[in-house]
Amino acid sequence: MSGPLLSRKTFDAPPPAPVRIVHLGLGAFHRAHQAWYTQHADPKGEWGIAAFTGRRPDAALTLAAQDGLYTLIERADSGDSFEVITSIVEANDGADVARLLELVAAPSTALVTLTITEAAYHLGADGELDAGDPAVAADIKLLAARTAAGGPFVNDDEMNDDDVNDDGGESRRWARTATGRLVQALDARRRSGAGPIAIVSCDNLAHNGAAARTAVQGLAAAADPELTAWIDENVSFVSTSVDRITPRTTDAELELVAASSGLRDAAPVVTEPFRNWVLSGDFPAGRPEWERAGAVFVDDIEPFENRKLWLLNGAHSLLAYAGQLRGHSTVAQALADPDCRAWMTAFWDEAQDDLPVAGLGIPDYREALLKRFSNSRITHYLAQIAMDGSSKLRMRAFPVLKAELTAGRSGEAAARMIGSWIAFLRASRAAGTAVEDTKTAELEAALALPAGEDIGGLLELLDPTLAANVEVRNRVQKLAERLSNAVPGPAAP
Ligand SMILES: NC(=O)c1ccc[n+]([C@@H]2O[C@H](COP(=O)([O-])OP(=O)(O)OC[C@H]3O[C@@H](n4cnc5c(N)ncnc54)[C@H](O)[C@@H]3O)[C@@H](O)[C@H]2O)c1
Ligand SMILES: O=P(O)(O)OC[C@@H](O)[C@@H](O)[C@H](O)[C@H](O)CO
Repeated sequence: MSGPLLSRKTFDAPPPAPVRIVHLGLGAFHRAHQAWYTQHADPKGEWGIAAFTGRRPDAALTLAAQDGLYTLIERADSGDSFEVITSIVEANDGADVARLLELVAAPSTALVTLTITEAAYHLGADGELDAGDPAVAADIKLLAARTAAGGPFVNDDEMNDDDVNDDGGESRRWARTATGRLVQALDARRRSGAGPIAIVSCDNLAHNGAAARTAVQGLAAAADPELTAWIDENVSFVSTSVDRITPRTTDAELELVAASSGLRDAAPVVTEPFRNWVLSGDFPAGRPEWERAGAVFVDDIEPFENRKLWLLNGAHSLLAYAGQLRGHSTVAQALADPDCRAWMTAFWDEAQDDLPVAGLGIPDYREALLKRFSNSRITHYLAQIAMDGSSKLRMRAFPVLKAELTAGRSGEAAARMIGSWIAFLRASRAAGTAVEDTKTAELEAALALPAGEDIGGLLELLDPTLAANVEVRNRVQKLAERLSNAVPGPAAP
């Protein structure tokens, strides 16, 4: 690649908008979705985004060198179109918690958006904060110790101290989890008197607003009862259903952008033309007019969430496990396999019976999904979708299985999704391939149980009630065995 680096100067971009949105989880999806919506809803440049990475500084360093600018490649079946996105005005390393606190404590900041992945909420099978998770336990200890010391857990001197993170010892002052850092930031806002704020979860979780509230309040309770009361009164947890298929960027896209614009861009994002954003909740400090860009605000979000999480994400997870077991590596390849497609259709039929009939346009939605999944120019690796199955299947398979059982039906297609996950885990273990999941240790312990018992152990991790149901266990076992002969497909690059 040659040519000057993309920046506000080389692109001749408008001056950066003032920061009014703070974002946690500077991944590809945020850049394809919320940053796009904000750019298209804000003609006067009033809503700048300050985004923080989650676990590594890399994306922040790359984007900061480009003043936050990057190219969004919209990839249709018929070709690509390119747009430079300028709504991110600050790209920060997530470890720079001092900057996070400073921004969230500012009265000009109106909302915090999140794309930190499902697993980062650290919720257990009962939907409550998983206090036994080592990262959560460490943050609870840290927050409690600060309260016990009798003072604010962040004071002004510390705010100006460069020694931010993370010697792993008792001197640590910043939380490690994204939600723990958010709790510290909300405490800074409370102390600054900056007033109410909205937290907007954009992760693929059912009731994601309530999930964010549970995660934040669970940690805040360890910090200070006054803080939990302040959060109750001043923080609005907005629920959203977010949709835009955005796979990981590859090196080929870097070359493509350089060839099209003459500018070097080390952080392009590829996405599909389709996009959808449904939101429900209050914005006490204001928000961009995202509806200008097509976002929809509703009172009851649950049917929209379930339509998307079951039909799109559920189908994705089924294809991810069953497809890899049958040797496929992308969504489009798996969909072209008649068996995978039949299993997906059966799952859609089941899920559809458990969704409201009115107002959701399910037949059109399914039709559109088939087209989106078959877009073979979007290389969406099944291995990427397969990650963190222990969190994702709770939202994608179990609610449908439960609804089917309640209706007196077998839930065979949803059980097949769980069976394919288990067959995939077993095959990965047999092949010595690491499974990418935040609960790897627990999964490995369950998989090490004698054949047959492992099913109970794995189901227990996801949903203890269903794990106790012998009929469900037997069904899942049978379906897993049918898929067990294959080996996992190639990993995503
Ligand atoms: N990619 C999509 O098509 C898509 C569509 C809808 C919703 N989403 C939601 O967005 C999330 C992120 O997707 P992406 O494509 O941007 O992924 P990505 O891998 O590009 O980025 C993930 C971001 O989350 C951070 N992160 C990961 N684990 C974390 C943890 N345990 N704690 C804190 N931060 C953590 C990473 O550092 C990174 O900033 C998904 O998990 C999903 O919930 C994605
Ligand atoms: O992003 P994840 O890891 O929650 O799930 C993988 C895919 O199912 C997901 O990214 C979809 O492509 C997306 O939700 C479409 O809007």
